[in-house]
Amino acid sequence: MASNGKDTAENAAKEVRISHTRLRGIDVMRDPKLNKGLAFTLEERQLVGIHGLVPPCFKTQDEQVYRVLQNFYHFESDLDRYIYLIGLQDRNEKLFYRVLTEQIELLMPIVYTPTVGLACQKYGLVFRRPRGLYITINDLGHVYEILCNWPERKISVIVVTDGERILGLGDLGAQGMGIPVGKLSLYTACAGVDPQHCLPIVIDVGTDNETLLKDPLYIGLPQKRTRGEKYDQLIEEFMQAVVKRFGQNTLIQFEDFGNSNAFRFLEKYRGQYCTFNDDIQGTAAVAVSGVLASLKITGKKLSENTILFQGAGEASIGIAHLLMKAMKEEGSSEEESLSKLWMVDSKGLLTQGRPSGGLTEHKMTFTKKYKHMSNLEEIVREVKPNIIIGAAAVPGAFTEQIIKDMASFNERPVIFALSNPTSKAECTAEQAYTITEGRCIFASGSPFQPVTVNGKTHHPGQGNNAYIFPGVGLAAILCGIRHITEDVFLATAKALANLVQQEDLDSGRVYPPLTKIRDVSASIAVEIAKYAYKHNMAAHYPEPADKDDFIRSQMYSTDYSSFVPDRWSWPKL
Ligand SMILES: NC(=O)C1=CN([C@@H]2O[C@H](COP(=O)(O)OP(=O)(O)OC[C@H]3O[C@@H](n4cnc5c(N)ncnc54)[C@H](OP(=O)(O)O)[C@@H]3O)[C@@H](O)[C@H]2O)C=CC1
Ligand SMILES: CC(=O)C(=O)O
Ligand SMILES: [Mg+2]
Repeated sequence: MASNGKDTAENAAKEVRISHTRLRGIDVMRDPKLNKGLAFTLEERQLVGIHGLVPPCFKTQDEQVYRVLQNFYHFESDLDRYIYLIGLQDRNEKLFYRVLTEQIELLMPIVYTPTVGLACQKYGLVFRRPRGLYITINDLGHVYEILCNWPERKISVIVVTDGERILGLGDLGAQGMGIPVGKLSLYTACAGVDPQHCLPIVIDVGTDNETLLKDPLYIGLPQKRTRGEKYDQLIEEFMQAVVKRFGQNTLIQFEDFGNSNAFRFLEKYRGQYCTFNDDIQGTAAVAVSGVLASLKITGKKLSENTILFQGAGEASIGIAHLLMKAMKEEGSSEEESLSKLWMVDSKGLLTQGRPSGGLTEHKMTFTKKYKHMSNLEEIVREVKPNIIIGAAAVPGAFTEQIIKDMASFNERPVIFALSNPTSKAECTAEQAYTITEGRCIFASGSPFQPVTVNGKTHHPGQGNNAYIFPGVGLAAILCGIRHITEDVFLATAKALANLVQQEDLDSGRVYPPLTKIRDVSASIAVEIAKYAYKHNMAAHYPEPADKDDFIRSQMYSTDYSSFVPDRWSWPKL
């Protein structure tokens, strides 16, 4: 963890971190949790019986970090870098997390968006050894037994997908496994959740992706998606089996489910389990945080903004509901708030009784009594938003004309291109900054390089739920929060916005830099912990007096442990 300069329990524990294992010889090196590469001391090599199996040199973890980075730079493609890093995770877990934590800006775009999207598309090719659990529709009635096959007994957080909407890339079936794997890597790198307590899961009910079904390398069930009652039964059995196997405090994060299932399962399970939907709720919190931080630049009240969404799906609907909640806190009525929120889906502006139809229950809330329009450029000219948010996976949707118009209505237009991966972004950072002559407040779901306009360099912030779920999850796990309410996500959005410094705003960012994300996640967790104990939502007692110290002391350390003789497993001499 990033040192906060305090003499925390974690810092004290570092001095005496000890590994006990009954494994001996080559098995120690083959266990990624125990393997220290070339960092085993001579004594340890003799103790666990690997002397001679490791080259006769001794390298600290720092020295091994150097080797990892040399390898990383040696590869020419990001997919090869992804394969290399996953290989490292499989071989030497502490080293993997050490490098990922220290080089988060460099490596997050590989283990997460955008490269993880490509890795999922090519998962059949990338596949080396399995990571995570695969539960298929054929396992109905046996889900608990499959969970019991997982080698760890204590699981604190599960990220589960059925692969139907992987980033903005559509249905990737079981190959969506890259997403739970990547998200959970961030739980550890960004929030210090012990990787041993994390479990990535794919629910494989088939795929409707014809290309994958024809692909000999596809790793999932080669069949069309099972839908309806049988699918719901599998999810229900899965939820119950998780609690039976790992306990009711296990956090279950739904990720990249298709639209209607995502909303259905959130409604169904939010009051029964410790669960949230990252695409609806995590995204809502990160976007609302970005909007709140932008107010420090524009000097406006939240409710003084007109906000237009391109897309009316999980992300947009989630963001809009949380914005309404924030506006209500600011003093606006529901009617006033709704009048500020405009949405466009694949059939155009959400208007009451529009001829093109397609208005689901979730969209109905945001329909306007207004003439129907379907062209985004015309809608922008008509609505004149201050803030435009893209989450429809339509690349280039924010055209030059739209960006120009945003800059003509607003001194500081807010432009969030949230769709992932980079290939699906509504516009690039370069387009946004150059067309607005550096005046826009820009954020994007996937990272963009800094852009210099008229001699000023702008560092675009990454408006990605990665700023939210690790901290929320850490707090939920440590405090035993049974149900994660919308209020928690609003508190998280505010906490994150409060962490944005003037220097961030000056450099064009409405988020703290990624380099601080571990500290940011810890601070978010502390705020949620305070909130949870104050509102009787925490099940773990006694309540920690110093929550900051408590949270930080529980975070996973990437330092190698020392091996000492295990007195139970060694024969007496
Ligand atoms: N930055 C972040 O942290 C996050 C980013 N995202 C990204 O947001 C994108 C959308 O995700 P999500 O909301 O979950 O997906 P959904 O499938 O739930 O929603 C997509 C929405 O886009 C709309 N849409 C599709 N084509 C068009 C079009 N041509 N014009 C206008 N709207 C269109 C759809 O319309 P219709 O309803 O008519 O089908 C739907 O409302 C993805 O790229 C995803 O990666 C998602 C979560 C987090
Ligand atoms: C970031 C994320 O969760 C998504 O794009 O789906
Ligand atoms: Mg997602």
